[in-house]
Amino acid sequence: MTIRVGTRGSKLAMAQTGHAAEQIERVSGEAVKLVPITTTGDTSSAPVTELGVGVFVNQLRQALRDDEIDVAVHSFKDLPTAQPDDLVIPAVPARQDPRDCLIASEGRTLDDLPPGSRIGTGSPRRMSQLRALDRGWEIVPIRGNIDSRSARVGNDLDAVVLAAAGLRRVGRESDITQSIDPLTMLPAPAQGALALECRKADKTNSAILYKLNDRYAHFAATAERAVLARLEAGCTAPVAALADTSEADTDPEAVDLYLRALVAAEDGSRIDRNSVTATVSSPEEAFALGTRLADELLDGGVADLLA
Ligand SMILES: NCc1[nH]cc(CCC(=O)O)c1CC(=O)O
Repeated sequence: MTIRVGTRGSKLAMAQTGHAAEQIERVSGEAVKLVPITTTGDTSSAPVTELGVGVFVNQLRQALRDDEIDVAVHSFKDLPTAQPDDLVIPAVPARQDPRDCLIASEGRTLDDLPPGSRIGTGSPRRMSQLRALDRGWEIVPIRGNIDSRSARVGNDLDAVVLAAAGLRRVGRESDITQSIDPLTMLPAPAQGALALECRKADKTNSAILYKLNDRYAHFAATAERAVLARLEAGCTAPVAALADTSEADTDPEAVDLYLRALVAAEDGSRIDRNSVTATVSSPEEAFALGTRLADELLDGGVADLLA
């Protein structure tokens, strides 16, 4: 049996899928083959907010359904919150650094950037948190792959904000001039986590993938994405969530979660924040925690910000 692992053609996707494929090979003892799949998200240069939710995902999922591949490797933060009935995610492997980071010219950090600095990002979540700092920066909408974004630093931009995990996966970690504290910029739900997906009916590969599941990453990403699901917001919404995890001393199977979330006005004029802690022993409990936090945010009136 050869396990066919589908990947988008971008450098980031190839890098993270290659790494996941090695792990699948290790735990399964089977041969693994990478199958490149081109998605609309890769071939179009339109903003993600126009292309719509799930653009990077649908073609990979179709390839699973058409039996062209056995496993799809996704950046978990790019997945819509509704899981299709015919597909499962048996594994969320150990998470990379979930933080956003800055790549700035001359090694600068956010503190060093004067008013008028041009900072590039395509994410409404990042834009609104940058604007909320009220430092007089010009926030410039950008798209494209990691290399083309970071190449603009020192040219038409003073800095860009990107996910640390993506930079590390493509080997550009050394470009980072600041890992931004989540107090300053809270990351996207499930940022830095991968989701390994297969057909639900495929019990063999489900069992293989499950060996790569990391309980901490799984519970954290589940809680964070539950916030998004409850708010009925997509991956481009100005919603951020991050769960810190630690082993619970009561029960070796349980995980202590400290879950923070925020919803921002796109112009940065308002950010509603909330947090909650709990000990959870199952994905269902992690999901319930995220739902509860979202409900508290809704009680505080965040629906105005999501309209
Ligand atoms: N939206 C694109 C995307 N999807 C996943 C990552 C980075 C890797 C990750 O968060 O797992 C990125 C790039 C970025 O946000 O900088």
